[in-house]
Amino acid sequence: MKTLILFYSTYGHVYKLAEAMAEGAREVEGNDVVIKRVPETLSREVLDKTGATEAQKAFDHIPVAKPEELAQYDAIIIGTPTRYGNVCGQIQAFLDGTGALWAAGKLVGKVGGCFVSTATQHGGQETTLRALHTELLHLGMVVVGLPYAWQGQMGHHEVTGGTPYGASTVAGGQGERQPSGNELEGARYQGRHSSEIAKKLAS
Ligand SMILES: Cc1cc2nc3c(=O)[nH]c(=O)nc-3n(C[C@H](O)[C@H](O)[C@H](O)COP(=O)(O)O)c2cc1C
Repeated sequence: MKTLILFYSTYGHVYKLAEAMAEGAREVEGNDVVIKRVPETLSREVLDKTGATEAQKAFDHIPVAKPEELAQYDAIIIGTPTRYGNVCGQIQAFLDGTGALWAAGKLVGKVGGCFVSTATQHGGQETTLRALHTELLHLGMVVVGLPYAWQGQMGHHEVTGGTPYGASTVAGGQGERQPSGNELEGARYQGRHSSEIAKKLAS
């Protein structure tokens, strides 16, 4: 069985969650876990001006996915930074390329899920995740989130991401905050949990 962790990241926060998600997925015996990113759509000029060119060097070794390859996986977990409370354009452009897969029902019955980064605590984590769930459902996927069985989302003694809809991190207004231990643990839990369910569905 195979799990794909697919992400877009400008400054590395979503990438860090993606690596933790993959770590959790690898804990499932017999799971072949692949991390890929979606193509960048911003111009080099914009990337240079915003500091993204430098930041993206940390994960430019990760291969870029093509929409048609999604059919190979049993579980697909997608990471996006929030853009105005919604899915980023890079992930949306990639998903806009899945029409042929949709038409042929190629993703029907596969496990789907998502995770997110926002700058601010209430900047749209849940709206972004729920928006992405809608797309996964249109593709016929079985949506799996981050259940409260992962107790790390129950506490309020520290600023933390982690929602029942998917793992998350709060990056800070200038991207100065990195994913915390708790947030990474949530991502690992989701990666493992989603892959366990995919394994059961595949058997
Ligand atoms: C055009 C744009 C819109 C954004 N909209 C939001 C937003 O609605 N809420 C929020 O908290 N952060 C917002 N952000 C901040 C990003 O979500 C933040 O930079 C990202 O989560 C960092 O993840 P990354 O390091 O993986 O790129 C926005 C950033 C950009 C560039």
